[in-house]
Amino acid sequence: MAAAMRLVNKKIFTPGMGQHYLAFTTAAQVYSAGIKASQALPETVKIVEVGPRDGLQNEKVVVPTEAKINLINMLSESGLTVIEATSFVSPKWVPQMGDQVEVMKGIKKKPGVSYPVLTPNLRGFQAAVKAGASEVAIFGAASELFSKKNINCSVEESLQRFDEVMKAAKEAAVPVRGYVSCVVGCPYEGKVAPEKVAHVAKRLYSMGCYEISLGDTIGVGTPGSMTEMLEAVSREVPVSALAVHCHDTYGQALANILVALQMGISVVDSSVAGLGGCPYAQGASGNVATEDVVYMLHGLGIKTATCITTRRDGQVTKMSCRAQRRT
Ligand SMILES: CC(C)(COP(=O)([O-])OP(=O)([O-])OC[C@H]1O[C@@H](n2cnc3c(N)ncnc32)[C@H](O)[C@@H]1OP(=O)([O-])[O-])[C@@H](O)C(=O)NCCC(=O)NCCSC(=O)C[C@@](C)(O)CC(=O)[O-]
Repeated sequence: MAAAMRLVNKKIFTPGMGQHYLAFTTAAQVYSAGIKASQALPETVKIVEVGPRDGLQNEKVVVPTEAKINLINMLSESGLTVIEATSFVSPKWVPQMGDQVEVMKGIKKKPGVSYPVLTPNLRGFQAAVKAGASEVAIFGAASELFSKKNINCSVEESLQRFDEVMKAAKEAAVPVRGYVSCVVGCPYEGKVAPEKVAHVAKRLYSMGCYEISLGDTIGVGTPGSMTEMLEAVSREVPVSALAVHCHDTYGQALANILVALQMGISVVDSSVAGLGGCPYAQGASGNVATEDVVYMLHGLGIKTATCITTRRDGQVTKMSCRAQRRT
């Protein structure tokens, strides 16, 4: 049925239109299933724009550095407060991100805007700091095979590498965000158990990551599987430290985000124009489009741009938007 619907959508709508149609249909179904908009919605949501990194990393043609810099500068002017700029990964693995130093040095850093970068290991962290990064993200997975394909090590080995990054980051007072990929499904292993996601999320949080972004890397989640996964993770990590990162392969991203908001999550990753994909997750489509997320949030009366300073263990960790529950 779902496959047939997608075929019909492909024929009738442009891909973007088809996805939005499905997403809004699903969101409506969530409402009619009895989850009301007034239930525990955050008052403010922080958007983490991942377009310049996740959005571009899968592009087949290498995007000129100048175009990346212009994109980031324009995003800065749009009112976004967190823009993931690039990644300090091996250029052999992701050639598109090979100009990370030039990008970091070329962008106009707007006061109040944070420009985190991905760092897979200590080498990446050191290079990122040298290039002027003041916030980084480490990225693990809940699936063994994905971990191996993406960063060439097991989940456990990756956590050991991240531990080194965390120690260096603590010394340099650099806040670290943690990603968990494949939180509902893996391109190599299929369905992923919520307990595995909760385990990796808990480890990253215990290491000192101020926020854990839960990635539906290949966009196979539905409001049902997202709820199950988020329930498991929120037993181990405070909801206030969770973010969702939804790819939109089956047009479910907005509905999945809505479910996350209703569970109290107030940080959403998205990518301008729905750009994106992971070179090591075949079939993954783009992230949910930032403009669509903003449209939905504002439609729900949720603010998107007000940021405050947050602390962990007495240390300022970063500028971010913390949700206040409606009473
Ligand atoms: C992690 C490694 C480096 C391991 O790769 P490896 O081959 O196991 O590492 P190695 O230590 O054996 O090094 C191999 C070569 O890479 C170099 N190297 C080693 N480290 C670095 C570095 N930091 N920066 C630059 N170069 C580096 C190193 O010096 C060496 O160079 P050579 O001697 O062959 O010339 C590699 O697997 C890699 O770069 N993977 C990155 C993959 C990637 O970027 N994937 C996309 C991001 S994740 C994602 O999109 C998911 C997410 C976050 O969006 C959430 C979601 O949707 O789920």
